[in-house]
Amino acid sequence: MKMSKEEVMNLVDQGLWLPLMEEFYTIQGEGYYKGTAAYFIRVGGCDVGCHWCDVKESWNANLHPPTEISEIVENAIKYSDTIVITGGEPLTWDMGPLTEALKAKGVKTHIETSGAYILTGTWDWVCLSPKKIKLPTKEVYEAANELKVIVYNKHDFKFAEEQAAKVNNNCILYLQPEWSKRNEVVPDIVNYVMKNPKWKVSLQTHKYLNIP
Ligand SMILES: C[S@@+](CC[C@H](N)C(=O)[O-])C[C@H]1O[C@@H](n2cnc3c(N)ncnc32)[C@H](O)[C@@H]1O
Ligand SMILES: Nc1nc2[nH]cc(C(=O)O)c2c(=O)[nH]1
Ligand code: SF4
Ligand SMILES: [Mg+2]
Repeated sequence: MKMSKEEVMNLVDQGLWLPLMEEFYTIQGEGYYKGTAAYFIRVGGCDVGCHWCDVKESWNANLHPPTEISEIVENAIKYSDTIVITGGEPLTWDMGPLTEALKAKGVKTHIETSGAYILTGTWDWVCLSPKKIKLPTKEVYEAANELKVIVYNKHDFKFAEEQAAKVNNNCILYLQPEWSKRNEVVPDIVNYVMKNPKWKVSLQTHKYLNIP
């Protein structure tokens, strides 16, 4: 029996179905788990609007088919015991049902988030990549395992310090070059990290490896 548009929208609102843009088994390219095999689930929908976003096709949730979470989970666990939920902005949606279903299967749940919305879901690892145009909520600063600030220009070092002051004490601090500006900003990041060794460098290593 085919569901009406309203019925599907209602299930998406509850996090029981999610707009699924793509999913792929790859190597985590960034941050603390870089180099580790993981299955990525890219959920559609984001209204943060970073001008340099490398997945703008994810923004419009209506372009990505609403998919039942049990289907997403059954497929994902075939590939890996580490599942990375990214987007788009995953916290656009209620991540509770998806992560509970993944945890019930005994796999690890990681999130890539701007933290711009209320934190939902059960997470083994939270990567917070804050954005000036829509700052993270308090709960995400407290839950973040790693802070990954994107450096597009020299002002971003000041933003990075402001964000580091807001995360919990155990949070690991990364500076990651914005991809199109990498040649300009990498020397500044290298100098900054040597002067301020509480920070580490994160690169988008999957782009160098030519993998998704
Ligand atoms: C596409 S976002 C999706 C998850 C979430 N919306 C967020 O921003 O964290 C995944 C990661 O890629 C980073 N990112 C996006 N575009 C980038 C770019 N052009 N250069 C470097 N990192 C980028 C984001 O900051 C985030 O850490
Ligand atoms: N290999 C790989 N690693 C990643 N780490 C974060 C990504 C993302 O887009 O969220 C990403 C991605 O798109 N590919
Ligand atoms: S928050 Fe993430 S998905 Fe949204 S525009 Fe920014 S980088 Fe792209
Ligand atoms: Mg990416």
